[in-house]
Amino acid sequence: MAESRDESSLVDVDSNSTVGGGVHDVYGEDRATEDQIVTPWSVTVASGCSLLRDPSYNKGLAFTEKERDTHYLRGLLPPVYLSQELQEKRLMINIRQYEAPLQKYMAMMDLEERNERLFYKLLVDHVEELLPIVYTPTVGEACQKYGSIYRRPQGLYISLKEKGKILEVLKNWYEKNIQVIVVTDGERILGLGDLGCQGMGIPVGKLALYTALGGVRPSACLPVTIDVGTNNEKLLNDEFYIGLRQKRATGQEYYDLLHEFMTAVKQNYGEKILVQFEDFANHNAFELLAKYSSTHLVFNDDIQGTAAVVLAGLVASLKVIGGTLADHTFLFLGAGEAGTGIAELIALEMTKQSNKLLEEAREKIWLVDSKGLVVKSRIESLQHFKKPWAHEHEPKKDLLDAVKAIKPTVLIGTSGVGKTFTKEVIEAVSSYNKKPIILALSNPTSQSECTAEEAYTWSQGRAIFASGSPFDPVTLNGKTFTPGQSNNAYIFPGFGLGVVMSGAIRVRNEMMLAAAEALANQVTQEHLDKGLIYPPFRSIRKISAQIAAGVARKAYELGLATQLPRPADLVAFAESCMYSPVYRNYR
Ligand SMILES: O=C([O-])CC(=O)C(=O)O
Ligand SMILES: [Mg+2]
Repeated sequence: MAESRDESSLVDVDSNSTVGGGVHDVYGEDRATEDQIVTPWSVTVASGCSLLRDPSYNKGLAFTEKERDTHYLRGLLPPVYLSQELQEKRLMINIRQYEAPLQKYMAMMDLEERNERLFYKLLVDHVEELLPIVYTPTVGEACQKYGSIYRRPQGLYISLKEKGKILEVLKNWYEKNIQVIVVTDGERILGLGDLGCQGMGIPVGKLALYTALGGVRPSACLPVTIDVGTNNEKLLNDEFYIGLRQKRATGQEYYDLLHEFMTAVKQNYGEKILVQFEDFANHNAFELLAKYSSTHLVFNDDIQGTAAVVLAGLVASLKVIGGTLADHTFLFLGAGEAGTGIAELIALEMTKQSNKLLEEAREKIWLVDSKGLVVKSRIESLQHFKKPWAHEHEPKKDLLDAVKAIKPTVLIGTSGVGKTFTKEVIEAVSSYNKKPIILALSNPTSQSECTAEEAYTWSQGRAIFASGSPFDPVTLNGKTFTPGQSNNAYIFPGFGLGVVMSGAIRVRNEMMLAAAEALANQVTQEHLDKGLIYPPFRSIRKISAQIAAGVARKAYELGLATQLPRPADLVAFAESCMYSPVYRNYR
């Protein structure tokens, strides 16, 4: 089939595949003949019980008298009318009564399943309180226990059993107009390692943020988990594990399944579907990104999203400590996706600011991995993504030795291993820096390289500190320090909105730089005076609109945007595109 189509040929996964789509045949239905399988789907007006059970339309006790008449709800609800505001107040009281974060998580997930708009109303209005529940750190614990707390699928599960049928699986999903997919294979969930199929919590959480923080409609978001097995023995022996009970498929088998998925996605949803790769292991993440970035609208959040948020924080902190990026020396603990991704974006921005060559810019950036400082003499045995960072230097066996030798002004932890910024390490960076920048980015909180309290205490209150997972403010000798949260949650929701609203067909690093610059521009002197290098999440929807506008502007400049003509005021356009969780009135 599709014998003579070009690169955008969408159906070459398997030449025996029985389903296909013509040029404009988004759902493959025109091509379907008698022996081909299609999903019969229909549109009906929800009423009565089915309306109450439909989370996208249910309003609980907020149905008006008129709606109760016209939608056959009489008697199905108690007589009272409760406004959305009162419902919100009641639910926040309930959620605050749970002590364990996981209970709060489950209460939130139940709410999402019952009443989607109310779920998003809570999340939007109480973002700082609820982000640590639906996102890191609690989502990490939820993934670890996902089998035990499992209630409903929440996203699409594509396992090796679905090989050869992935297009049909996509058609099984109940929403048709998908704009954003977040996909994981569960192999490196936060810093928690291989959680197999239970990684589903991550795409679900990320997409909840696309809606709450970035305003992408919930019906346009599709969480996907690819299950090729797990090497996590504990899960394999867990009677409640929800995934395939086998070791991970690798090599050709793995890449074939991923290729079938990527092909089916484009076939089913077209060119403008945004695919966010999330929490893949290093050994697949770089390869998948390189392979699909020329044919699909894709980015890797752990490589590129994290890079943009860190770059934004660094650009903002330069306003406090002075100098340009090129005046600083960067040392990373962790040379995987986040470490090398951030390093590359910093180097790119340096070349933009200072006419340096990329090679020269890279010389200011050093990485430490599990074998010590990444240096030239190790080049033969280094994975390819580390090679650009192997500079001339004598070997150093660990982080402390590397800090003493390199004397970084900026120390960044991206190794996924907790407690690695020890007292000695932080004292060492603080010994020659007036204001060391210390970023402990690994998630969840248990994997953070150090706590906020440790960073402030061991640097005698001089560190500019931010972390991947949130920490409470710390009071030291009567002075209160508020740590920032350097998490890609600042970037991907607004980035996604910008891509979707401009109809961009590819992601370029320049668009990531634009996102980082837009975020950095939202940091005011007032924030910096408080030691914050990011604006508070409280204003995230405004920030996301700015990021979206910056990303869209760049997409138009690069000729990658298809939403034409270009709206004159991109910020206003972004705001007008954003989903609001306020209840709608029904006819
Ligand atoms: O999910 C988060 O909080 C940030 C992230 O991408 C990761 O740690 O893998
Ligand atoms: Mg991630």
